[in-house]
Amino acid sequence: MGKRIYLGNDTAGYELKMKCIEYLEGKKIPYADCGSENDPDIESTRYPFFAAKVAAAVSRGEARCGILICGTGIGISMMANKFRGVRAALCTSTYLSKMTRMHNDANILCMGGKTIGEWEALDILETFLNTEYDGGFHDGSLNLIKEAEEYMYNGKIWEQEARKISTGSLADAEIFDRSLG
Ligand SMILES: O=C(CO)[C@H](O)[C@H](O)[C@H](O)COP(=O)(O)O
Repeated sequence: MGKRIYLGNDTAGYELKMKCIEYLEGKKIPYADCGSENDPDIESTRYPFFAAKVAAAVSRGEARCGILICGTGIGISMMANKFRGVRAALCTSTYLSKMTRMHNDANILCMGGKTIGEWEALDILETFLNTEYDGGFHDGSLNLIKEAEEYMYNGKIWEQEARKISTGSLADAEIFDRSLG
């Protein structure tokens, strides 16, 4: 079985996350759901917890890629981009989705559950999954980002912190392993 796609969401992203899961199941694409359930009896859940789970899996090379959804897609992308090696892109159109794969080799797609409709979101997702990175000139830009990361995170120290975040106090959600493989 190939690597799975990891999904995460807060309360505001729950419905769109479920549409993405329907899409993945329809295509028999394996996935792991690390997102929030939608329990009307509990307070809104906090997006950084779920961003951390997905981003840590992507950062460790365990995931094919990630999909993160909050109300706007903004907060959840901010958190994901704190993780080493993560290139999370908030996309509101198929053009952005295509470009961020071709030029940025984005490895997490972020969307807003309250800002785009279901059909547009699924087009964005399909484009993200089916567009290859162009390489070439863009490698130079990605290497600059990587250099900055190495400087900021100081290698191993950050690895350990990321692991603590994803498996420790922030890990308040079960990973629902619904792999189809
Ligand atoms: O969009 C978000 C962060 O950028 C989050 O999903 C917000 O916390 C969310 O929109 C809050 O909305 P709620 O209706 O209060 O859950």
